[in-house]
Amino acid sequence: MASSLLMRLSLRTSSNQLPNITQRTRCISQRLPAPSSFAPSPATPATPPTMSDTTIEAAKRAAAQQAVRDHFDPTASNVGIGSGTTIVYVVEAIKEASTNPAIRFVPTGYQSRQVIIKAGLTPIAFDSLPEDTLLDVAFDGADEVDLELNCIKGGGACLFQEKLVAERARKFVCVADYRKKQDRLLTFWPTIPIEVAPLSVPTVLRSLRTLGSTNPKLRTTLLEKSGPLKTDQDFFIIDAPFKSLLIADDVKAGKGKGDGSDGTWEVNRLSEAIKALTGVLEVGIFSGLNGPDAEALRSTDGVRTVTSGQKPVAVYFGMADGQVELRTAKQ
Ligand SMILES: O=C[C@H](O)[C@H](O)[C@H](O)COP(=O)(O)O
Repeated sequence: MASSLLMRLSLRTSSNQLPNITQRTRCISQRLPAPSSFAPSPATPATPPTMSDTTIEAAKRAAAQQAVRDHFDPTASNVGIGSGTTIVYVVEAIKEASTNPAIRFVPTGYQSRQVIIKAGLTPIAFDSLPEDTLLDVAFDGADEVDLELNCIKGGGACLFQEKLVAERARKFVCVADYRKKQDRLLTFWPTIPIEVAPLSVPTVLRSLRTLGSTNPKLRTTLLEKSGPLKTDQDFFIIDAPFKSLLIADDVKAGKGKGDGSDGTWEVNRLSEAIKALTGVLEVGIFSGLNGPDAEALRSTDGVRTVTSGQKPVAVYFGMADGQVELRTAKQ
């Protein structure tokens, strides 16, 4: 439904504004160390990034500032705030742009709530929102984004609450650095994160192998004695590698069936297949409708739901050269 429109926005971030990168937080950093990020999948050889952490942090900040300039309305009522390291720059930019204490910020987990509080903004729990209320906008990071704006999320073990919040927003805006900008999912980011009930781990692992995942693994902590990593829901995360995923246009062009039967998976089909496994709470693929698509369905077809789309309307990529590139959904 959506494709990409690429714009280059000239924006430079001064390196003397960079944060102390040793203080970066990930979704789970308060409790557990992050998984190894950006290890290329053996099945999908890729060139690892050679840029420094400083360049990456500058890219995240530049993208966050542009995204907030374009999509944060200081008169908004409710704004969703995602998890990870990039969202810290989004909150920083919102704080600079907003003096309105009436705005309520909906976090997507423990780390997200801490970021909101530390910025002096007002958090409100997702389940305290009045049931017919949509968020004006939700901002979040991503681990990888394809040409149709499908995303992989959950690299920091946050995905369930992130999906709840994205689906509750009129529009979901994604912010990421250049490493996440790919044509297809699972090009550089190696696995699909999946949140599962602890009891179901062996069954889900077996089912994922049946679906074609080469070596799905339960995510552990660096401290072996601490056991598997636990999410904000006290569930576990399985990281499942698959071959690079097809987009809908690939299936239309005959590049594969996309239903797994010929070894190819299209993003939405794989997401549905994984979500259907008993024991899976949520899958870290954000695909399908975006907010405006869902709103159009509501108004034209009378679909009665406050659930919106889970795909972003726009993704801001901070590039290594200091510019920001934008991919937007096709109108
Ligand atoms: O689990 C974590 C979330 O999905 C993050 O939004 C995602 O991993 C991107 O995180 P970061 O901004 O740290 O790269």
